[in-house]
Amino acid sequence: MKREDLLQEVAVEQAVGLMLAHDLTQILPGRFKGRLFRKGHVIREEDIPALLSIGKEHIYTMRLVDGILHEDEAARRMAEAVRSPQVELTEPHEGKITLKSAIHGLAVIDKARIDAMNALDGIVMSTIRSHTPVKPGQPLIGTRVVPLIIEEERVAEVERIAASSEEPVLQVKPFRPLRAGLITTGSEVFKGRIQDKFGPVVREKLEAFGSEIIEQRFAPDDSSVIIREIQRFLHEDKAELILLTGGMSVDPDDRTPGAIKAAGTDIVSYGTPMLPGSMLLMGYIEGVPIMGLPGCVMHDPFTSFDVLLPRICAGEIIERQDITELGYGGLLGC
Ligand SMILES: Nc1nc2c(c(=O)[nH]1)N[C@H]1C(S)=C(S)[C@@H](COP(=O)(O)OP(=O)(O)OC[C@H]3O[C@@H](n4cnc5c(N)ncnc54)[C@H](O)[C@@H]3O)O[C@H]1N2
Ligand code: MOO
Repeated sequence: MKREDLLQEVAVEQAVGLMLAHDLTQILPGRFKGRLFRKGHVIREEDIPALLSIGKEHIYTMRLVDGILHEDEAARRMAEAVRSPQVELTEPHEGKITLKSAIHGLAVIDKARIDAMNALDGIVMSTIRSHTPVKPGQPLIGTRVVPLIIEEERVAEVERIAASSEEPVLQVKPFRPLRAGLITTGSEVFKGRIQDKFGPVVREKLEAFGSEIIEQRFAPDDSSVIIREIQRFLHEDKAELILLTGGMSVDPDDRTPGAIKAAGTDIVSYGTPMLPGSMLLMGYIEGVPIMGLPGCVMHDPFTSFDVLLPRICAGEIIERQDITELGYGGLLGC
């Protein structure tokens, strides 16, 4: 069935009493961009000047047949195909449906399946980046088809791609409240030569995801003290996340990475290919995530810590591959 058979072009002056086949958009630069007429609107005599003013001398009326979908229906099926329970759908608007988060959490989107969908002609599946922290109401995906009507088979292919794995294409993982122990190393802080500036920054970053610092303890640049404090947080306080600050680079007094390793940590990576945040250490000790935070976390607003922390709070296990992938696009400053 050809497009011309399904869509009938009618001059607006002859269209009174006929139904619009799609939303009609008006753009007044700097003032308005939006829907002037809704799909399904029955044209009235008084609409004709408005239609002409947005450049519409003809409109489409439509006859739908089996095997062909209107853009609104196509968008609805595509949105349903990728959604999960933590996601809300808007109504179609100019043929587009937006999927929004229903919760505060981490948006996780399967790039491989999104790429496969967008490789199909006429399919638009536009997403935010995976592993972004999101708030309720925040848009995650906008979807539509490019033509006004489309073969149902194309949309069915999107549905098949979505169903090719059990994991949803789009999910929002809620943040779990973690009880974190913070060990601030550095003899200059321990001995009171300077005031600690790390604690408040780390505390604020954790609280943004609903977690808390149960206690901040101070240690000099002495491995045995640092190891002892790690063990105390692990076994006495049952901390669910252990963070260490300072002493992460190359000076002889930088004892933190060695102490984290000697405490029995399985190191995922010492170093991340991201700037700032290149000297960060990620590991697990008896299954508890443990991180060494370099000095830049104290003063740079966005480092590798800000990428990894929300993932940990959302319950993800960080693997070597996750660290490797931080390099491409990871030069943010420094
Ligand atoms: N030759 C190299 N130099 C540096 C490298 C490197 O690879 N080779 N890496 C750089 C990067 S990246 C970072 S980040 C920094 C800092 O690393 P550290 O984690 O070892 O930081 P520190 O040496 O312990 O301290 C740096 C600076 O910050 C002050 N500080 C530390 N903790 C606190 C605190 N709790 N409150 C206030 N101020 C604090 C400390 O006194 C120092 O002045 O290394 C680069 N250099
Ligand atoms: O670790 Mo530094 O942490 O890249 O500025």
